[in-house]
Order: sequence, then C-alpha cells, then structure tokens
Amino acid sequence: MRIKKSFQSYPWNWPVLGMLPAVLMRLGQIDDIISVLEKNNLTFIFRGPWFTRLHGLITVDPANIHHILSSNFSNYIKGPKFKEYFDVFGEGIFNADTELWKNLRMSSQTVLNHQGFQNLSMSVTTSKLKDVLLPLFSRFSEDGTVVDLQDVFRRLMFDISLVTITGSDPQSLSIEMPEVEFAKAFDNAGEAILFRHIIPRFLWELQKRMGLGKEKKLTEAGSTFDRICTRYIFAKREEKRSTENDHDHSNGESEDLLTSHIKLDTSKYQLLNPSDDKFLRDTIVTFIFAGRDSTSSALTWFFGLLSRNPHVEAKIRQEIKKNLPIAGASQEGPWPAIDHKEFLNKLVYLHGALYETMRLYPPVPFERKSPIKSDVLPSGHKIDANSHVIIPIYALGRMRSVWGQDAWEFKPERWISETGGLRHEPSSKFLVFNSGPRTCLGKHIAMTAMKTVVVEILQNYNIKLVKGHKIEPKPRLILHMKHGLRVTLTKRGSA
Ligand code: HEM
Repeated sequence: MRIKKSFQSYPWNWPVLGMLPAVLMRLGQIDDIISVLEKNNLTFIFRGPWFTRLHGLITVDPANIHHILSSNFSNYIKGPKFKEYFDVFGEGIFNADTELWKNLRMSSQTVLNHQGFQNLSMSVTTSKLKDVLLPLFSRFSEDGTVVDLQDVFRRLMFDISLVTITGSDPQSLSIEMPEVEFAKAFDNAGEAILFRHIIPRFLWELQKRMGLGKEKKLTEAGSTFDRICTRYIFAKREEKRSTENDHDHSNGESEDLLTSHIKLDTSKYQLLNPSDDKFLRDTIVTFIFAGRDSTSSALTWFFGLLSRNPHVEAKIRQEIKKNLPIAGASQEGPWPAIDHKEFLNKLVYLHGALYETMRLYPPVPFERKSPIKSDVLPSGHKIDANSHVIIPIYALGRMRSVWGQDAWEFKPERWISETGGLRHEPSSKFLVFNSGPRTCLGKHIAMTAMKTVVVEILQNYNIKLVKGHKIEPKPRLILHMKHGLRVTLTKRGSA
C-alpha cells in the first residue's frame, strides 16, 4: 500500500526533468523505485507534459546498460545540459563529449598510468597514514575523543588528492581540523549543483543572474577555484623553469598530475593546450572532484558496514595477518612498493568486502545519458533522440533479479570464486566504476589507496560505533552519510 501511494503521489509530470536524479537519491523514493523496477522488468518510461517534450527512461537492466554504455556508446553522450549543470568544472573530462573527450581520455590515461604518478600516489598515501592519520588516531584514542570517520576520510582524501595533483599539501587533516577554503569551495559547488537538479531551471537561472542563494555560493566557489589554481599553476611553471636548467627532476620516479599536464605532448592531443591556464585549472578541479569524495565515501561506508558485521572484520584481519610480507612489518613501514603491491593483491576477501560495500552504497549513485539519435534498447523500449536515460546505480546494486534474493545483504563472500580468487561480475551489472569506454580512470588507484588505508587502520586500531549513532545515506552527487560516522578508537593491544 505504502509503495503505491508514495510512488504515485510523486509529481512525475513536473516539467523539470533535471530533478529526477535528486528523486532517485532520496531513499524513501528509491526504495519505491526499486520495487517498481522489479515489477516492470527493470525498465520504465516516464513522460513530462506534452508542452515540455521532456521524457526519458529509467533502467537497471544490464543488457540495456551494456547497450547504452558500450555497444552503442557513440549514440549516448552526456549532452549540453550536463555541461550546463556542472559548468564550474569547465572543459574537464567529466563535462566533455566526442573529440575533446577522446583527447582528454587519452591524455589522462597516459598520465594516470605513468609510473611516476603511481609511485607518487602510493608514497603520499603511505606517508599520510604513517605521519598524520595514525598519530592523530593515537591522540584521539588516548583522549577518548569521538571521531567522525567521514570527516577524517574526506580530509585525508582531499590532502592525498591535492598532493598527487598539484604537489602542494593543504594539511586539512590535522589535530585542529581546520576549514580549508579550497575544500569548502568543492562542498559549496556540490551543494549548488545538487540544488540545480532539484529546483526548476528558470529559478536557479534567475538566482544565478541575481547572485542569490546557492548560485551565489557556486559563483564564489568558481572564483576560489580560479584563484587557488592560478597560484598552483604559477608555482608549478616556476618550478619547471628553475629545474629545466639544472637537470630533469621528473626522471619518472615521482611526478604529480599538474606537472605531467604542463608537459603534455601536444602533437598527440591536438585539442588540448597545456600552455593555457584554463585547461590546467579545469584539469585540477575535475581530478579533485573525481578522486576525493568518491574514495572517502567508499571508505566511510566500508567502516560503517564493518561496525555491523564483526565477522567480516575478523576475516579481514585474519587475511591481513596471513599475508603480511614480514611479521610486524606494517608497524614499521614503509614497505618497498613492489612488496606492498603484491601484498595488497593477495587481500582478495578485503577486495570483495570493498566491492560489496560499493555495490550497496555506490559513491556515485546514478549515471545519466542522452541519446543523439532515437534507438531501441535490448529490452524493446524505444528511446527518442535528445531524451534522457537514467541508470540508478544505487537501485541496480539492490535488484533481486540481478543479484539474487540476498541482494540487500552485505556478503563479501559473493565476490569470492570457487578457486578462492575474485569473482568477475560484468561492469554492466557492477556499475560502480561505470562501464565501457568511459570507465573510471582511477579505479586501480582508488582500490590501492582504500586497501592501504584499511590495512593500516585495522592493524593498529579497534573501531567502535558510538552507541545510538544512526547510519543513513544523504542524497548528494556523492553518497555521503547523513550524520557522519561517529566512532571511538582503541589502540590494538592496549584494550
Ligand atoms: C571509489 C572511488 C571511485 C569511484 C566509485 C569512481 C566512480 C566513477 C564513475 C561512476 C565514473 C563515471 C562518471 C560519469 O559518467 O560522469 C568515473 C569517472 C572517472 N573517474 Fe572515477 N571513481 C573513483 C575514484 C577515482 C579516482 C581516485 C580518480 C582519479 C585519480 C578517478 C578518475 C575518474 C575520471 C578521470 C573519470 C572520467 C572518465 C571519463 O569520462 O572518461 N576516479 N568514476
């Protein structure tokens, strides 16, 4: 009864299609949408009033998803509307389509796969853990302080992202937990973009013109991005000039993303212009947006789920203990990079637990596309040109017809194959890192960072959820926890 009432009472005819993603993230609604999707063979069409010509389709059917994101990829773009909503990120890869996207994709792939970047990412993550997070935890555990792990992980990932992207450390994770202007600008931008999805377009456009409300904050965030990125870019160009005469410092051992972009080989990427500060500014903000909150969201949900599933935590600890390269090595660290990588590769159960976390709580909760030409999907549904396709990733992970009757249960074992390895699931079913040519470029970096963080924390601390603390999702562009994740810490061995 409840399902029917709340679902049908929703104004599906409201002529503001942009609001749909926000609806899809509202948990009361999403539960209803999940059951409607199950009843409608995983796909349904929605229509706006005739005068709006706005309509589209919601699907969690893996065959449709494969068609949209892979086999008929060139027909499904993000489209001009997406770019308008996310305009503060400029011409970065998230907003780009067609030829510009291809250039950005190829160059970003080269930079992220570069050994120098991977080394930097690994060394920054380990040193942030050893030098900042663990000492901080030690202090919190001694004082019995209640810690919001969501805040801690957001700060940790902001600092790691910024160092690997620009070479500068904002030190937002420290005992003072300072408010950092640059980080705050990302929060304000995210809030305003979400708001754009919720209120009618003419309203936010009016607010933007008049400099009011969230639009005012978004404009200010854009100016903060411009100002701070200009500083980083200037410093990096200076650094490059001063080292050019000595010898090549960037010998491949360790290189941040901004340096690599300043040095891009333009003969390979003709639409990109590394001498243009705007190109570099858009690259910096896009990559911070891509890496910071997605990874911290997954870590937060992971520890949230562990607090309710002590048997999973015990199994992860056991796996870590069994595979440690040298007994006690993690206490001493840092390990040689190769050993560390091999060690992490052996943590199959932990990998499964992280995947299982993101299946239930995908950091990016929905995907949307717009077809250039009309098309017929494998399910038989017709989709018009310039309409909208929405794929609620959060709902996809909970569909019983896709994942089985136990779809709502947290079961890392689901990811373990008969031979003890990681079970492969097609990305059209496990869409957490997207699928097809636009698959997330940071997947391996994120998985490595998350495993490293989890190992360090579980090796050294016991974490206890504060009594009565409620764990609930919060509808945002990234799936946060509404009330944070409030815990206390006890040093292992000292309890
Ligand atoms: C748990 C962590 C992460 C998750 C769940 C995640 C998820 C995703 C998803 C769903 C997309 C597609 C978004 C869209 O279609 O608009 C995406 C794209 C992307 N991600 Fe990630 N991401 C994560 C971490 C990272 C990190 C750490 C980086 C960078 C180091 C990164 C870089 C990118 C880039 C550059 C794209 C754009 C790809 C393209 O459009 O071709 N991601 N990611």
